[in-house]
Amino acid sequence: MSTYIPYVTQDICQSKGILPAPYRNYLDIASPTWTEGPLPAVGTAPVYGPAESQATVFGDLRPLLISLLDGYNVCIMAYGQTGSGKSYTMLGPHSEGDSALLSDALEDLGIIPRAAEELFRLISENPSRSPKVDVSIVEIYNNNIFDLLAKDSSTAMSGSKCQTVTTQEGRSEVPKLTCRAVASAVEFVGLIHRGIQLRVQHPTLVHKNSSRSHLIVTATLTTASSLGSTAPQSSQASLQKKAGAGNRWTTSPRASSPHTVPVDSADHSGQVLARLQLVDLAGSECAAVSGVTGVALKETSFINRSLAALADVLGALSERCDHIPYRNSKLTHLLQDSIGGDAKLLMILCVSPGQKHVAETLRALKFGARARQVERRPSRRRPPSSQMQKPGLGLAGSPTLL
Ligand SMILES: Nc1ncnc2c1ncn2[C@@H]1O[C@H](COP(=O)(O)OP(=O)(O)OP(=O)(O)O)[C@@H](O)[C@H]1O
Repeated sequence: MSTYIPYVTQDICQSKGILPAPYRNYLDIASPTWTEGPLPAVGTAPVYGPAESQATVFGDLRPLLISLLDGYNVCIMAYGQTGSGKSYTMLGPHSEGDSALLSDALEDLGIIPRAAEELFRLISENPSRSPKVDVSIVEIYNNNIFDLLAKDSSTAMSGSKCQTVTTQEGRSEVPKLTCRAVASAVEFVGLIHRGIQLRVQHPTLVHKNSSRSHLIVTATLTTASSLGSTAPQSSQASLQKKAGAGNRWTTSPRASSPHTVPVDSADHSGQVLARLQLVDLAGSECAAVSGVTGVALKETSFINRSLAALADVLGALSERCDHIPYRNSKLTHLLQDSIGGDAKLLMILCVSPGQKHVAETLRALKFGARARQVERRPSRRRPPSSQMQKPGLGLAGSPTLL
């Protein structure tokens, strides 16, 4: 697993005497101590400072999108304390007029919209392969899963509640989850805009736009010939035209809904090539610092418990325990296949600049160290044309982390 540590500032590190020159460097996450050195090696991870652009961060993880099209499951997850920049890293900044929307500024776009664009760019490079892309968006709020695409955002306060089940083959699935076929990055991002408007936010003393839920965006790539209910492939060009391909990131969910066709995941009869999961976790939080009470305090308790469950799962995986406690939380149950299955998993640690956040920063680094100890083995390759899997079946895979 590669672990990125964005937004560590000089003041925090120099005050701890742990930041060498040059400023951008690599962190030995197992210690954790800072080491000077030109290249990341085993046990080290790239670190990004506050001045680093979103494009640079995405540039480093772009190869994962190539892996996706080569048939690997991929999961990219942002972890860190509240207000440390997880949503900024994964989605981009909030829109100034409406904190539930993303800013339109292209240079600030986060990993999710950039991944959508890169995915369709790579697909367009190889039309003979051209998989269909189905997107689902869920949030886990107070240990309940909500389908954020199940209802129209104008009529629903929140998406509809779902359950995770473990299939006979041992994979986790959310039955009847709404999946929407998208034929372009514009459509993909349009769905994200629509879904995140339903995501629960509450102001806290630490962060006025604090996300109170875990957001999980899943893109399932399926062989083109297998999905009878998705938009016909020949319509892709016209759909892109209608959605405004020249104005890629400015699609507003309020302007027009994306040209997508709903697909019930249970109806998939084709072959899944690979799955991309993009996860913006809710922030770990000390209730005394964030000043939460009432409903927000209850949310904090659920958030911290689910993050503790995630740490427990990573601990059990790293110690090769017989029992991995995936079912202790909806978060770990839902992400079971990505955390302990055959996915390439990239964990991004976000830490807040400033001396007062040192304790939380060190806690986040310890979490990263634990994740790092999970045994890594080469991912099992699934050639797109020969060894495809049925949805929900999967190949028997040993835990494989990047
Ligand atoms: N690298 C950055 N450059 C500029 N602004 C940033 C950066 N990182 C974070 N921010 C800003 O800091 C604020 C908090 O960031 P963000 O909403 O991403 O935090 P978070 O970790 O997702 O918090 P929470 O867990 O409470 O939802 C936002 O206004 C965001 O735009």
